[in-house]
Amino acid sequence: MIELPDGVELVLASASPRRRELLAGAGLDFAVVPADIDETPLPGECPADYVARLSAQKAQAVAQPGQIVIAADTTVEVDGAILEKPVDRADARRMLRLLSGRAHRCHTGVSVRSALAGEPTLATQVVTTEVVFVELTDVMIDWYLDTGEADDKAGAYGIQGAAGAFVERVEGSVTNVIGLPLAETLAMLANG
Ligand SMILES: Cc1cn([C@H]2C[C@H](O)[C@@H](COP(=O)(O)OP(=O)(O)OP(=O)(O)O)O2)c(=O)[nH]c1=O
Repeated sequence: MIELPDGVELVLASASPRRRELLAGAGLDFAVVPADIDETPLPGECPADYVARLSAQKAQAVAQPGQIVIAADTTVEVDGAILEKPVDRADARRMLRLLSGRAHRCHTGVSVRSALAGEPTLATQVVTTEVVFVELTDVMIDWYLDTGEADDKAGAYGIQGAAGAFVERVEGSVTNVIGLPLAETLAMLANG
């Protein structure tokens, strides 16, 4: 789908299997080099600034000359609060109760760092998708938590799996919710 210059190595700076699958699904060949950075929000940092900062830091953390590096960070926002990955089952239950019967926003920051000739460039974009959940009963939440799908996902759900049943409506990019806004990422690569 996208032609990169000969000899350029494309790197995905991520441990997320979802990001890997999304990018591979677009027909790209790339290496995977997870970035290990501190993901603590800064005091008062808004969710969009937070995901932009983290995606840029992830890209910078693994970058080498001759590479184009893609990195992303996804967070769920409800009432201005950031929902990251749940720390345990009780935390996941708290998050799903917060999301029940209402709209929330998923923000993904995506960064493309290019170090081919001259000074490296870094482009970052934040994509936001609105997701509306049906009312979740305690039985639904417990059933979902038993699937184990909440554990490693921002907001304690994965729209691509069993939690798809919780979704009444999505406005915006679905791949953005899963962790990498594919159309926007490909456009950044094509323009970079
Ligand atoms: C909301 C939502 C999140 N997620 C996932 C995507 C991300 O993997 C995760 C958010 O955590 P991130 O911190 O963005 O990413 P990560 O730690 O999994 O991977 P890395 O930092 O190495 O790139 O939540 C889904 O898979 N589906 C969803 O519907």
